[in-house]
Formats: sequence, C-alpha cells, structure tokens
Amino acid sequence: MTTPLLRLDGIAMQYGKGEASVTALSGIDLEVNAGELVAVMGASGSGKSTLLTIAGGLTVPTAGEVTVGGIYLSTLSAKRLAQLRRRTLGFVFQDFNLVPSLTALENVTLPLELDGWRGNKARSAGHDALRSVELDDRAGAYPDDLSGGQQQRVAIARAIVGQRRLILADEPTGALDSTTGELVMRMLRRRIDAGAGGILVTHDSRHAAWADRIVFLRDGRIVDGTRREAPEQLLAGAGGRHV
Ligand SMILES: Nc1ncnc2c1ncn2[C@@H]1O[C@H](COP(=O)(O)OP(=O)(O)OP(=O)(O)O)[C@@H](O)[C@H]1O
Repeated sequence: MTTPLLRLDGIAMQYGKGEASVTALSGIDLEVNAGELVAVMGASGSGKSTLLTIAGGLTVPTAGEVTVGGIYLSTLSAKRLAQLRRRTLGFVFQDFNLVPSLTALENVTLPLELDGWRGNKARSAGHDALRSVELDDRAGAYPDDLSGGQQQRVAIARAIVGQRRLILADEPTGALDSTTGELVMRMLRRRIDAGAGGILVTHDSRHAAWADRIVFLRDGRIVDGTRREAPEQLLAGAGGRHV
C-alpha cells in the first residue's frame, strides 16, 4: 500500500477554553494521495480553513495526528517543520501575503531562496511558475502595480514553485474573474495530474467539479467523503444555511 501524501487521523480542534471555547473540528479522518485533488466544501464557519491550516502544520490540533509523506508533524522541531513546509507544501490563502517591496518574481522565488537555492536556478523556476499562471510578462512588477487578480496569481505561482508535492488552497479563485479562475483551476489540475496532491477549499461547485473527491464539512465534522456528484445536493443539506 502506498503512503498517502497527507493523512489526518482523528483530528479535533478547539479554540479557547471553558465556556467561551469553540469546537471547530472533531473526529476528522482524511487521506489525500498523490495525483488526487480533494475539494472541501461547507457553510461558513464549518471548519474548512481550520482543517487546511492543520493539514499544513500552521495550527497544532487539540487532538489527532497529521502525517505528510508518512512523517508525523508532531514529531518535528519548529525548524524541521518550517523546512518541510517550504519544500513540500504550497499554500494559497485568501489574503495573498505578498511582500510589497519585492517584485512578482522575487515574491515567487522567496521560498526557494530561503531554502538555499542558487539565484539562477530559483529565478528559472520562478519564471516557470509565473508562466503557468500566464503572468511571466509582469515578473518585474511590484504587488501595488498589479490588479487583485494578478496578485492572486502571483501568490498561486509562489505556492507551486519548485517541487511542492502537496498544495493547500483556500478559495484560490476568490479574487479572479471566471476566465482567470478557470485558468488557475486548469493549472492546479495539471499539477495534480503530474503527481502532486491537493486540498481545495471552495464555495463554488464549478471549481469543486475539478476535484476527484468532494468532502463536505458541517459543524466541524465530515458529512460525506465519498460522493463525486452533485455538490448542490450536499449543500442543500447544510441546515438551510447558504454556503
Ligand atoms: N482563531 C480563532 N479563535 C477562535 N475561534 C476561531 C478561530 N478561528 C476560527 N474559529 C472558529 O472556528 C469555527 C471554524 O472556523 P473556520 O474559519 O475554520 O471555518 P470556515 O469553514 O473556513 O469558514 P469561512 O468559510 O467563513 O472561511 C468557527 O466557529 C470560527 O468562528
């Protein structure tokens, strides 16, 4: 049996303590294999972002274990965890977190340079990543000179630059018009088909349709991890809440 790229085992997450505490996730078991894109859908507040930050080792769960490529994140020192994040994981968040004083290309190559890549090699990988989101012609532009959609594409290029094997995306198409949104989904799909694995948090059933599997969260629990069809039907079961 092959080792899953990502494994969440009995994950629970509680924010705060006592009466003010919020249970964001409980009893989450989820595996993502190489070559597989899993969409996570659910109403606002159902725990999607929490699941993603736990999968990426940014939040330590209250209970349960996360393994990435068979490595238990809980066993890693802060330094090793940061290294694994830089080398293996690509994050795309709702806020782009671009560094304003760096060009688009420098933003994209930053994780590689932090990891000791030589300048030329890093720049070449950065151009490749920008090309895959059709933005290489703006490589020298600063974030302030780019539109919101272009900034989002730079953030996506940074998430996939180099050899990242696990891509974690939180509404990656949020700031994009539908044509560019589709370009990003196609690019993500290509990466997955080339052997990466990924989780895509989305409210948009058209984007979820690019996934191999849809997992639906309700109140911090997985409702249905098997159905590939008709996300609208799953959403209709969300206690009447709009997602
Ligand atoms: N840092 C935090 N401190 C306290 N509670 C939090 C924190 N982050 C999230 N929560 C709570 O945990 C629950 C799950 O939140 P989460 O952001 O994971 O949901 P979500 O499905 O991603 O929502 P959205 O679609 O609105 O982004 C919510 O009740 C939220 O209020």
